Amino acid sequence: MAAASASSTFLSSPTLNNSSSPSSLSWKKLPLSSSFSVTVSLPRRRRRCSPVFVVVSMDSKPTILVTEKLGEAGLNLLKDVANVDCSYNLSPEELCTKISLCDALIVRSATKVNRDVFEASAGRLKVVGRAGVGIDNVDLAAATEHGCLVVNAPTANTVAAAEHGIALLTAMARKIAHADASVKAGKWQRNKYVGVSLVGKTLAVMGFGKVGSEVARRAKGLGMHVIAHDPYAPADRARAIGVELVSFDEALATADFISLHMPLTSATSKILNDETFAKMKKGVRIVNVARGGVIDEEALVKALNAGIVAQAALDVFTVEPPSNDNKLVLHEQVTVTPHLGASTMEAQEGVAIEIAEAVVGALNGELAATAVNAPMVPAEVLNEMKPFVVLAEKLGRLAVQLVAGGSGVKSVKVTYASARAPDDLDTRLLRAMITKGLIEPISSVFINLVNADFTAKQRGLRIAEERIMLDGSLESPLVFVQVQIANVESKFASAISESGEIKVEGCVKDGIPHLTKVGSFEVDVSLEGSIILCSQVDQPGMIGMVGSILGEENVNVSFMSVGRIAPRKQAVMAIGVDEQPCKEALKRIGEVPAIEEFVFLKL
Ligand SMILES: NC(=O)C1=CN([C@@H]2O[C@H](COP(=O)(O)OP(=O)(O)OC[C@H]3O[C@@H](n4cnc5c(N)ncnc54)[C@H](O)[C@@H]3O)[C@@H](O)[C@H]2O)C=CC1
Ligand SMILES: O=C(O)C(=O)COP(=O)(O)O
Repeated sequence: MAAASASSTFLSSPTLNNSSSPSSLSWKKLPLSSSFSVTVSLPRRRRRCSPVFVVVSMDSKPTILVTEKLGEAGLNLLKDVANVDCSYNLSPEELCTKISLCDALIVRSATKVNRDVFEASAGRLKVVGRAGVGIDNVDLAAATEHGCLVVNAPTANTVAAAEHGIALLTAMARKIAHADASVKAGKWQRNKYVGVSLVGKTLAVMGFGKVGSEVARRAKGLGMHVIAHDPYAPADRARAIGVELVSFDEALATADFISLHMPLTSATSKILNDETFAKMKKGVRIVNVARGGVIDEEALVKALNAGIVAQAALDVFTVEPPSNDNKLVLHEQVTVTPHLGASTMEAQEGVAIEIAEAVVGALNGELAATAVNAPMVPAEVLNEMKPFVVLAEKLGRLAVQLVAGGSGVKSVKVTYASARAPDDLDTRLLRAMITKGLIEPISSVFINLVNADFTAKQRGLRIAEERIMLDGSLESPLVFVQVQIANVESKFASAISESGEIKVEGCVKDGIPHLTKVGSFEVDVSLEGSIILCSQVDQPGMIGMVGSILGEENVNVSFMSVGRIAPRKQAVMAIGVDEQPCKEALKRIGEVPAIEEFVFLKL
């Protein structure tokens, strides 16, 4: 901040007529150009903190809809904090009807959470929990647009899926399912069910992520030569378990067995098709425990019939459940299971707990570590940033309320001042909260970290960010945050800075956000409750006069501060109030002859 250059002047002692007496009275000269401030702090009544995902009011229990079977331990966690509605096998219409009464939805792979669901929720649905890995059944774009956080449970079923992959691999190679059915049908066909050996064969793992690498590890234990294709996997991780990463074409051309473990995305959809089957070794065997959609099922039928693919083992299908006449299900060389990869007792308990904790955390306003459509902010960063998150939202709220009706807010500049290196500051959280503060008071849109950037862009709101480095303590992530709105008029002219923008600035003191600047005036008022800003010619008795009016109207004052250009010149008085003053009180303040303009700002 700029260095002080003003002479020492103290304001006259304020006379207050208020229901609470001051707990501390501090006279302060602020080191800013030619501006002074006096601060009267009153006892803090309450601390309000705005979580990143404000979901449900504390007075009511949230309602969580669970549409597919979830492990008991997870359900119990949910029941501790919410009304839990377990409704399985809902039709799409039934889901849309129910969802408008729900704050969170927990699904597995069978429930299609499409745009209709988010639209039907009319903004109430705040979290979708996917009790598993694949989120291809959730419309992430629609979720983001509706400010709905999507979380998944990415780790608890990894081993189950890998074990199922190995089970299918071995069962397919030794024709276990068919042989079993044959014996049960009273036959004893030992020559018909001769299998193939795995040892020494090449297995191509397509998608070397959590499941793929566990499959690779196990296949090596079976004596297989394992290669993998994954454009994004680090080679050293593969090397560490003795797996060579190869190109897609090389994997196809050299594999005796191919096991699929990539997510279903637009890039992987039908990645095995006529063209790619043609590149495979004749007699290749395919396992799919990933998603049905990564295989062109028609093409696989053709490849099986042509003998390019000798056998396939499929846990997943493009449409689930597959139709009764699905050619793959009925094919003699195909072994099938009904999407059982994650279905072990252990995995389901683990997944249920993982997703319940993520959903409950998100409902409590915490950022989830398994957020799929929001940046993940490490817990320690979040902890440190919490008061600044509140500050950011409140500065946004204040700034937008200072804009005169009719001026469209399009251009906002945010300045973050910190003693730390600019790279140390991840501003996504703060930017989202400033956006929330700027947009929520003037619209019915609910904004959080998920949809902040999307909503700002949609409304043509441009937020430019600047980081400035100051000398100071490295202990706090920020010294101050400043929000400026350009090209608008203000309903409180004193909020316009010398350069013509509405300007508000704040910092955090003892964990509490404070407003420290309005336009060119230095003030100091804690951002709790609401604020009245008055502009007047500096003179004795002003604080007392306004304080008296508020006291008479039973409005509790929490903070008062005056910033002025110079003694007896233009001044801005900021008054923190716990209650909203009635119209009469505001009218009386406006009638104080020395007050030139005033504005009531709701935080
Ligand atoms: N059948 C079942 O019940 C289960 C199925 N799954 C499915 O298994 C798949 C893998 O799950 P995880 O290993 O947990 O996920 P992951 O995210 O840990 O691994 C996926 C890997 O695929 C890679 N990948 C992405 N695009 C690729 C491409 N074009 N070619 C090759 N690799 C590509 C990624 O780089 C990543 O390493 C997912 O589709 C998931 O939905 C997972 C659990 C149970
Ligand atoms: O986790 C995954 O991706 C799965 O496919 C598991 O699906 P499920 O939860 O068993 O319907």
